[in-house]
Amino acid sequence: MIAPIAGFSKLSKNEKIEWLATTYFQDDETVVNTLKKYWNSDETLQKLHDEFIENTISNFYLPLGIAPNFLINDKLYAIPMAIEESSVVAAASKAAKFWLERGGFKATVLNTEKVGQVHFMYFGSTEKLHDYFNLIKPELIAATNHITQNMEKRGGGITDIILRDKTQELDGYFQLHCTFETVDSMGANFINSCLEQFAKTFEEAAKSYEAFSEQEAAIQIVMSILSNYVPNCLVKAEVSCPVSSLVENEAIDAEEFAEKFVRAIQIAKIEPYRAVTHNKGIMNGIDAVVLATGNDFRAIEAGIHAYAAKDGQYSSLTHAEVKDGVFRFWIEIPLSLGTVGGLTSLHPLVKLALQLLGKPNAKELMQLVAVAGLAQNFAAVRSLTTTGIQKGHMKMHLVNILNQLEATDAEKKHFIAFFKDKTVTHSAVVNAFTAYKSQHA
Ligand SMILES: CC(C)(COP(=O)([O-])OP(=O)([O-])OC[C@H]1O[C@@H](n2cnc3c(N)ncnc32)[C@H](O)[C@@H]1OP(=O)([O-])[O-])[C@@H](O)C(=O)NCCC(=O)NCCSC(=O)C[C@@](C)(O)CC(=O)[O-]
Ligand SMILES: NC(=O)C1=CN([C@@H]2O[C@H](COP(=O)(O)OP(=O)(O)OC[C@H]3O[C@@H](n4cnc5c(N)ncnc54)[C@H](O)[C@@H]3O)[C@@H](O)[C@H]2O)C=CC1
Repeated sequence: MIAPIAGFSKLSKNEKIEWLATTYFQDDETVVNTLKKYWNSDETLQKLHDEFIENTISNFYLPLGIAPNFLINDKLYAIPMAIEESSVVAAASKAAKFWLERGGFKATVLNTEKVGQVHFMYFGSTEKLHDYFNLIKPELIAATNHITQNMEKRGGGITDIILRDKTQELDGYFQLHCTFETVDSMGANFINSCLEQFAKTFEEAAKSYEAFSEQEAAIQIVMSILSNYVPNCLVKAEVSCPVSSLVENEAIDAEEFAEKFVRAIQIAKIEPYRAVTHNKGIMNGIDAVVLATGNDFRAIEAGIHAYAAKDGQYSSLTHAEVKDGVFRFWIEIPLSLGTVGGLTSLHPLVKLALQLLGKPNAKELMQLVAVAGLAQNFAAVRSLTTTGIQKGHMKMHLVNILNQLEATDAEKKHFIAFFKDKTVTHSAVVNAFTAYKSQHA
């Protein structure tokens, strides 16, 4: 049986790898070689990456792809996407090219409010708590001056604090529900610092508030943390065109296609099994840009999925309609993004990605990310409602299957040509490849 290890974090990188190789891999040399193969030959760069997280032993590559031809608010972008799944970048590129010829994407930031909460327990008169809160509120804000002064100079800071009574849901539970403007940063650390200061002031001052009984004065702070649910940090992106120009070839009837497309969105609105996959397709685009621009995709994922369920049932993030002969397709999502802070000025590829996008501010990045999600969804739903998804997806995935079969470059070329007019499935590729190999043995 494998024994636990004490002090793993204190070992050097080489010692960590050695322990791993001897403990879990019977000293297999290839394990050490594989891990080291992914180290960067530039030691300074490697050290930078090592220090992003803890117990680093190697780097985990994701491909960085480019989806060109995105016309957004009349400006042309090439969008960087970091993702492991085949066909996503191709689909985004195809959708970008399609809408480029139809006026492009329009995107608008609706609002930028961030949220944080101090969760606390209080047992006593609710009226007295409200009086205490109203009295202490200016002091709560004043006590964070040292944290907020620079943010205020940028036009941000604390926008409000309200007291929320949650005792109907949990006995004794109240919140300081706080809102912030964090300008070009995602703001997690700024918000958390403010919240911890609020909590300290709120708890301390209660001890000497004369109207409180001894029990009431003993406010218990449970925790202080930002919320990744930001329903008032919203961006909208949309496309539209006459139904008649919605198809590229005459084999498909434009009106029929538009109707079927809208129907597909309606299904995703009312059927959660479909909505989850529908939104997964949207996140293909969103996560890839969020990652490439050094943002926190876990925060974005959590916030967006909560928004998708805001009306009580998990539903589509995109909407579509045909009205007066015009097809309209749009998305509205919460996005708390930063173009400063976090990894944005540290990771060389993130810096490059932001440079490629023209050094956007946070609002501009919100627009680009929302468009990537909308474009991705357009491509997927168009495929689903016309050819089916497998045709395009498997066309892109063919190389992965051939790589699994250890095909040579010449063999890959042969099979890409061979499958040009055939349906790609895993078994079809395996069968064709095996037959080819036995013929050429
Ligand atoms: C895959 C395509 C684009 C093929 O589409 P196609 O019509 O075979 O492509 P094409 O060869 O005619 O090329 C047209 C354009 O597509 C792009 N394109 C085409 N090929 C490439 C490539 N190799 N590399 C880069 N870009 C490519 C590119 O923009 C190209 O223009 P060009 O560059 O030649 O001027 C199309 O079938 C498609 O959009 N399919 C949708 C694929 C998709 O959504 N994939 C996501 C993964 S599946 C999933 O996770 C989500 C899902 C589907 O379940 C969500 C849901 O259910 O809603
Ligand atoms: N629940 C969550 O989502 C949590 C996320 N995080 C992590 O926190 C990081 C993001 O936090 P941040 O506070 O954004 O980053 P950060 O801690 O790097 O701070 C960014 C700072 O940049 C400064 N700044 C300079 N120019 C600015 C401008 N134009 N606008 C705004 N600020 C400007 C401000 O002082 C701001 O506080 C991410 O790495 C995220 O993964 C951390 C804790 C919890």
